[in-house]
Amino acid sequence: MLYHIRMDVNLPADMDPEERADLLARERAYSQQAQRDGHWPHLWRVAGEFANVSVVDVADHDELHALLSGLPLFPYMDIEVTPLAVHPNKIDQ
Ligand SMILES: O=C(O)C[C@H]1C=CC(=O)O1
Repeated sequence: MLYHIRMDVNLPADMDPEERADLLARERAYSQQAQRDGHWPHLWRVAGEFANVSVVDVADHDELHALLSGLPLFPYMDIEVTPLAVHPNKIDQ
């Protein structure tokens, strides 16, 4: 199943710089592994914002929740999920 996801990151301004760097490094490793595994086919930065729009490919809602809640930045993000269905007018399905 495909889901369109928007993630807005809200790190505290006063977060310890080492903690911030460690968090971002763990986030990078986690998301890159999910990309290698084929579960995160699109990851785009929203221009001018600490936010991304993504398409993830997982079996079901439970796997989606596991993927998202495992993100090291999960406690610091607002996440909006839109389930995607096939558009009937798309020519290359
Ligand atoms: O930087 C972000 O948008 C947050 C996060 C989501 C995936 C990733 O690698 O980082």
